[in-house]
Amino acid sequence: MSFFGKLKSRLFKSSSKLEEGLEAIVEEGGSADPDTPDTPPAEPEPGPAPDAPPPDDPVPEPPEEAPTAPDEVPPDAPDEAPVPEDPADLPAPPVEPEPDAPDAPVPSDPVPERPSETVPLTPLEIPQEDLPDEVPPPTEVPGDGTPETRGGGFFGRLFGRGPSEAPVMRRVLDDEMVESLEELLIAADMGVDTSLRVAANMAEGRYGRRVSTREIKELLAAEITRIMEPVAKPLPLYRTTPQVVLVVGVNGSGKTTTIGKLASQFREAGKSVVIAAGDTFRAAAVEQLQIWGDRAGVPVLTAPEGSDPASLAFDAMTKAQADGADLLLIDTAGRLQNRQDLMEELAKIVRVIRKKDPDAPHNTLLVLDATTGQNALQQVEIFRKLADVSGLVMTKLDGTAKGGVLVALADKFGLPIHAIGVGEQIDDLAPFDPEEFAAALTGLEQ
Ligand SMILES: Nc1nc2c(ncn2[C@@H]2O[C@H](COP(=O)(O)OP(=O)(O)OP(=O)(O)O)[C@@H](O)[C@H]2O)c(=O)[nH]1
Repeated sequence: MSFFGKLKSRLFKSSSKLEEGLEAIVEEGGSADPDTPDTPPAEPEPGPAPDAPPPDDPVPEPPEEAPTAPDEVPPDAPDEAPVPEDPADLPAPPVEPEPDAPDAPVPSDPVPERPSETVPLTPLEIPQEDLPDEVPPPTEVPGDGTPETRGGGFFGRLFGRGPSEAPVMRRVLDDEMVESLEELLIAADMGVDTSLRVAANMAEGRYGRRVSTREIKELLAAEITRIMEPVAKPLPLYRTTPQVVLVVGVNGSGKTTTIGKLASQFREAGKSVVIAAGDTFRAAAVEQLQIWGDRAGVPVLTAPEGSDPASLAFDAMTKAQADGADLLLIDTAGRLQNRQDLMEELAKIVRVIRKKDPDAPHNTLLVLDATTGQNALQQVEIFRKLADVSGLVMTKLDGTAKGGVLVALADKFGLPIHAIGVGEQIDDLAPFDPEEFAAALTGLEQ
């Protein structure tokens, strides 16, 4: 299955929540419009629509109390890290030049400045064989005369074929509808500020128009893509070796699993990797890393339980340099219970590895668990104080209705999102693609 297919099916809870909400909003105040095809939304006009409110019409006030997202508790994740399938079966990630540096020299060139290249983790493609040969017939109008709200059928729309004969539901885009959109987006964990801005942008230049569910979904997807595009950046790879990647995040956010996936994928891309199991307080975390390391053929440096993680990091740095490794991935503890201790521990790791390379760590990845919803925003704030966070990895986007938090994170912090995790298997970590994410989140087909 293509990564988009997987993303879409795994983001089911988030997308179905938004999709159903958008449909309900249009149906609530709309009516069937048999004569008008369900066309893609027109570009906003320069001025307001003829019967739109005057330009100084204020954007509707936000709801007094933001509706809170349902308190969803994710199913207990298994304790053991998943064991990847035979790594030989995995697609090798291509090495691409950094988009900003089109003239970056090829790896054999003299050592230039960094960053020089990025490694997208797994290629994201929609193979044609994933698509059916035949277009399913349009859904029939139910016997009670209720108009069908979707045009063209699932794959009809996917292939851009004409709309179905079924009348399309449309609703006049007015203040009330914008307010409903705001509430829906807030409930989808996009955060109050972002939700208000997104809803206002969706409505801009379209007040007074009759819009369909599909148009609204496309407008939302376009807004989400616009917010996410600047932060979608694969992990940069530098020519300096070993490139030291410090991985931080609260306990259980998915650090160990992410390090395992990254190590395997980098190995597949032909990079040599060393892992340091820096969470010396959790024997289970060390064991998990060892399982991933064994499978990926990557050495995992460990230290006795309770020993100093900084000294382990120093040893790992020494080994990585001696081995000529390309990457050193350092796992860290995530105990936020005592922030001062954690801050000192992270600072000491950094101090010690800088004795070996004053520029290390070259990346500090913050791993966030999507199921924590708005809590992820606080975690970014805290970890930015504890460590010099350079980028994010969002795990567990599968099985949560809180995927919208990624939009809030991008909007609020603008930190690069290097990858997303949508499962426990090795290929369930992929570079972040804003368009695919927006389509999956809003329930649009690609
Ligand atoms: N469904 C799902 N589960 C994931 C994903 N990433 C990690 N997990 C699971 O989340 C649980 C915690 O992951 P870990 O990698 O151990 O998290 P950690 O941050 O290292 O946790 P500590 O070792 O306690 O610090 C494990 O059961 C993983 O299999 C993901 O993208 N999707």
